Order: sequence, then C-alpha cells, then structure tokens
Amino acid sequence: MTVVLEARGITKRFGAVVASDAISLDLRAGEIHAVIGPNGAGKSTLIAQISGSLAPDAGSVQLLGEDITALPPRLRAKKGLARTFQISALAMEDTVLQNVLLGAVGAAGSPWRFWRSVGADRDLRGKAEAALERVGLLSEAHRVVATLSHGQRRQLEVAVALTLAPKAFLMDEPMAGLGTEGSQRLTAMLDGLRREAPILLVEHDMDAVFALADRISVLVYGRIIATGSVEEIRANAEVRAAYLGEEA
Ligand SMILES: Nc1ncnc2c1ncn2[C@@H]1O[C@H](COP(=O)(O)OP(=O)(O)OP(=O)(O)O)[C@@H](O)[C@H]1O
Repeated sequence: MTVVLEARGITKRFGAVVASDAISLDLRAGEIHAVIGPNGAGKSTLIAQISGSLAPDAGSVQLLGEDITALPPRLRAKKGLARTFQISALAMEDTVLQNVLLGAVGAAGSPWRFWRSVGADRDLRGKAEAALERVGLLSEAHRVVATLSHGQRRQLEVAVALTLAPKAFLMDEPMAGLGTEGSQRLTAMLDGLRREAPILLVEHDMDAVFALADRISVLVYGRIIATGSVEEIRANAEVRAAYLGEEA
C-alpha cells in the first residue's frame, strides 16, 4: 500500500524530558491511523513536528517520498499536508462560504485578489461549494460562522482544508468539546473522508478511535509501544497496562 506520510526517528527533548523518542510511523493511502496515549505522552509534540510548527532534534518527515523536514508549516500545507483543529482559524463574523473561499484563494496562491474579485471567480466558488457539500454544510453556506454549533465549525474546518486538495490530513483531537451527537456526526464524516486523503488522528475519544481507526499507534513517554488494528491494540497486554487499563 502506498505510504503517503512517513515520520522516521523523530526525536525531541525538552530538558530532561524526551517528548519524542525516535518515533517512526507511517500513514498509508486510504487509512485512518490513530495515535493514542495518556496525557503528556507526546502526541501534540509529535503532530507539531510532522506539521512543521516544531523542529525535531533528529529524524525526518516525508510526504509522498519527498523530504519536507526543513519546510515551514505553510509550505507543507501547500504540498498537501492539511492540519485541522489546532486552533480554530475561522473568521467568525464572515459567512461559511466566505471562510471556504478564503481558503480556496489561499490555496490558489493569490490572497490579494480576494476582496475585489473572488465573488466573481467561478472556479474558486465551485471548489468552495464542492468542499461544503462534501462536509454536509452547503445548506448553511450563507450563515455567519459565529452562529454555527461547535460540530458544524469542525465540519467547516475540514471544508477549508479540502480546498487545498490535501494529500494527507493531520487532525488533533477533532472530537474535543463536542457532545455525543456532534461526535457521531463528525465520526461519520471522517469515516468517508479517508477515501480522499488518509488521516493521522490524535484523539482522546476512544469510541471515535475504535469506530474509525484502521490502525492505532500507542504512544507512552514519547515511545510507540504498539501499532496494530483495533483488535490487536485492545488485546495487547502492554497497552492495557500502560493506557487502556487506567481508563477502565
Ligand atoms: N514547549 C515545551 N517545553 C517543555 N516541555 C514540553 C513542551 N511541550 C511539551 N512538553 C513536555 O513534553 C511531554 C509531551 O507533551 P505533549 O503535550 O506532546 O503530550 P500529549 O500526549 O499531547 O498530552 P495531552 O494528551 O495532555 O495533550 C510532556 O512531558 C510535556 O510536559
């Protein structure tokens, strides 16, 4: 199976803390690969190094075989590495459609055109509407973002990311703060999204992880102690002791 994204030997120390201890993992076409682990295990630090907001002390990141370790986040995003849910980057006073158009214009590489002519740019508008349809928000296109539910905002963030024609998604706790219904709706949406681009998913909500993940990697003290299917991870004694056990 095609490896889309690969981290090799990612290492990061903060003083005496080894937050990433030679972490290697890959993300393959069509899959959702979840990274789970207790608080402080190093999940956010790992995602930050893959997305480029934090430089590793050692190791490399490859996107479709290209070494992107030295690229800043913006250039990684341009190459198709789409990070969502980090901090909401939505413009709350603008409409749903305007937010997606802004993303589409950014992807087209000419933001200065936005306020003058974007409304007339059919190609961009078509891309924005297709992205909204994909996440189930087309009917809300003219609503102001501030009036959306948290769950709808997450859907909108995915729509903005989709305008980049992503090769891979990095998702950091998409279910955080959502109620049961919102989580279920987002889970259903992410379920289909993996066909467009594979998803590296950091998530505390184990219902969502077990429902979605093709593979799970378990991170404990900066080290991956196991990678496998949902069944393999559930049955793994070391994982149960280190992580799942404490939740039971
Ligand atoms: N900027 C920093 N400076 C110093 N230590 C840090 C820094 N960022 C993270 N750490 C430490 O690195 C370790 C991993 O933290 P990280 O936030 O990556 O874990 P996490 O698995 O994402 O945790 P959580 O599930 O609580 O979000 C922790 O011991 C944390 O205290």
